[in-house]
Amino acid sequence: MSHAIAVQVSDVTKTFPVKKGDGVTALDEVSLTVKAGEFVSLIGPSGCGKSTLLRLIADLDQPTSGAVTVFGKPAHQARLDQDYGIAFQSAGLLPWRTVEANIELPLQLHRVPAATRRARVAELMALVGLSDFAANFPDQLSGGMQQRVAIARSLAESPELLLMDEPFGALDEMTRERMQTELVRICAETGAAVVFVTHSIPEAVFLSDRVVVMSPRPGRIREIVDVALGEKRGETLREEDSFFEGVTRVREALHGAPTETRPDNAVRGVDLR
Ligand SMILES: Nc1ncnc2c1ncn2[C@@H]1O[C@H](COP(=O)(O)OP(=O)(O)OP(=O)(O)O)[C@@H](O)[C@H]1O
Repeated sequence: MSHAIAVQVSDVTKTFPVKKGDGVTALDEVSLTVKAGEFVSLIGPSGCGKSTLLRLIADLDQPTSGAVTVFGKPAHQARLDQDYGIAFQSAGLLPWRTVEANIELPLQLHRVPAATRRARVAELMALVGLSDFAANFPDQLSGGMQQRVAIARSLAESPELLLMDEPFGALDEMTRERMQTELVRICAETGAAVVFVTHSIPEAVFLSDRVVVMSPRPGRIREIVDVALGEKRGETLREEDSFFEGVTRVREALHGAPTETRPDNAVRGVDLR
């Protein structure tokens, strides 16, 4: 499955019917290409179509017009072939299964032999730093740990694509930053492409190669900001000038106009959420 393009969204329009009128245009002729191994975030005000776009890529809903392909296949086929892992905001773990058994679930469903399963689950628990919690149940874990279980589960079948809708939205700021750093590490290790929905500018800048800035009514791509802080992504990146420059560029793209000239370090005063 070594296709150079992970996701291709071509001229996609999505309208939802409403009782009166022409319907809501959640997405209006949106086109986007995500390369294999690339980290792309979707950001924009509420209602601009971020989740709709992600759901169309995951084949959880279908475009009104236009096409979505995943690794060169129609989205529907990619879903049948389980070509990607999904992690959405609420961790979605099964409360009656242990950490280990939750991570193991997709492998069980696909009848992976028990020995292979055990080895893979051990590897995944180490990857997300939960080896000591294998036998715990989700309600015995913190929110951040539950989120890590969900991420481990989404990685179980080594997908070359991860679709994530605000996976860290419910976490406190410290846990969130730690999870971001871990996700960067996991992506570097697995080479997975990611499409990541977020409301947080710094989160998008920290994680992404490119940040897709969307605008609502109708949902469109306003601008794509190349961030590509690449190798620098690590604990100290959040204190570096290149990070603040990225934050400023995404803010300007979101607000549609350049912010007024100000001393270089004044940008540190931006709302970092
Ligand atoms: N199933 C649906 N039926 C009707 N309208 C919908 C449906 N899903 C989404 N919409 C509408 O489509 C538009 C885009 O919604 P979407 O959830 O994709 O936005 P979003 O950018 O993810 O928003 P948020 O940041 O608030 O999560 C909104 O106007 C929303 O009301």
